[in-house]
Amino acid sequence: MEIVVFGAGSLGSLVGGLLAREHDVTLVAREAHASAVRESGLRLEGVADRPSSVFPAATTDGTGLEADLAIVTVKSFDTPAAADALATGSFDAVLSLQNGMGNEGTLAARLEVPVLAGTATYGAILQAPGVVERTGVGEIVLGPRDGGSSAVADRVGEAIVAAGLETTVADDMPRRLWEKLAVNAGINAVTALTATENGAVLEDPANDLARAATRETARVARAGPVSLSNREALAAVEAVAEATAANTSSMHQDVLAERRTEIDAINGYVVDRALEAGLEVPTNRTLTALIRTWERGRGLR
Ligand SMILES: NC(=O)C1=CN([C@@H]2O[C@H](COP(=O)(O)OP(=O)(O)OC[C@H]3O[C@@H](n4cnc5c(N)ncnc54)[C@H](OP(=O)(O)O)[C@@H]3O)[C@@H](O)[C@H]2O)C=CC1
Ligand SMILES: CC(C)(CO)C(=O)C(=O)O
Repeated sequence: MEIVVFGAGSLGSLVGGLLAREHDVTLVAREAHASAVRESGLRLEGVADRPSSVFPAATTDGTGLEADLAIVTVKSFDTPAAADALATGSFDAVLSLQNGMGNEGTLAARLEVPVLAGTATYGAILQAPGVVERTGVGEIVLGPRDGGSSAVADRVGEAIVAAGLETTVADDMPRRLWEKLAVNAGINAVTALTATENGAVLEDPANDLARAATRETARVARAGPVSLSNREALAAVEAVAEATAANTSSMHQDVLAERRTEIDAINGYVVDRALEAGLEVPTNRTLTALIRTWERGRGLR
């Protein structure tokens, strides 16, 4: 397959590097990273069987590209611009592997090809231009964004499996996206605001806060068509916090690097949907307000 990875930072470079075992991969990346990849290839650290790959690395704004598949790995606030750029190209399918909610809808509103929803539980950090480190082995789950099955999802799943990545093609992506949202709503802002690693949410007082944000998220999910019990959402947060106890969450990393966060697509999304459903979500509202205040104070929004 010809695959474009749009937004090759940490996750996109890792996934692109792994997919290049089997497919023709083009990275759409910022100039410093793209030129390092063009000159010396992409070095994958923490991946013993695939230390480096050399790619075409587009440094344009990603317009006018053609491929079988485009994988979107920009931060959620960059999704509208990514969708506009992808709309000028030609693809058979587009797959989002981003965190947060609303990305697939934004892509589908601007693109005429099937948009697949996806989640990735890999850990990745772009250490330097041309060098990405895998910090956690995970899996990709993907499927039609409204649930059910499709030949396109099966084809994309097979292509990713062929490159050796653990992949599940799922027929319940709406529920899986809400479960991942509950995990991010419970862990990310709490760890970013308290400068702790993910394992901190397993113990009080952070545990109380994380559980409250998670329960609120599950309640909002249930106000829509998704069946996600409090118990299931809490179990998912606990399992991820245990498995990634030593990890710095992506929002904590953003705060450390003084970068804009994905709060709007995580806790902020829960607040917006709760408002529509007439529900109170005080913990998510507070976490959202605190992170947005931090961003505003640094001129990031
Ligand atoms: N890193 C991880 O381990 C995981 C990340 N995720 C999710 O994946 C998504 C990406 O995360 P992550 O990889 O960490 O983020 P990064 O910021 O490292 O990567 C995104 C990259 O896309 C670049 N970009 C944005 N717009 C364009 C454009 N128009 N043209 C070229 N490049 C562009 C950004 O550049 P710039 O910064 O200069 O704008 C950045 O380098 C997020 O939703 C995250 O939550 C999910 C699971 C694991
Ligand atoms: C699963 C988790 C919490 C892992 O750190 C994550 O997705 C993130 O940090 O954004």
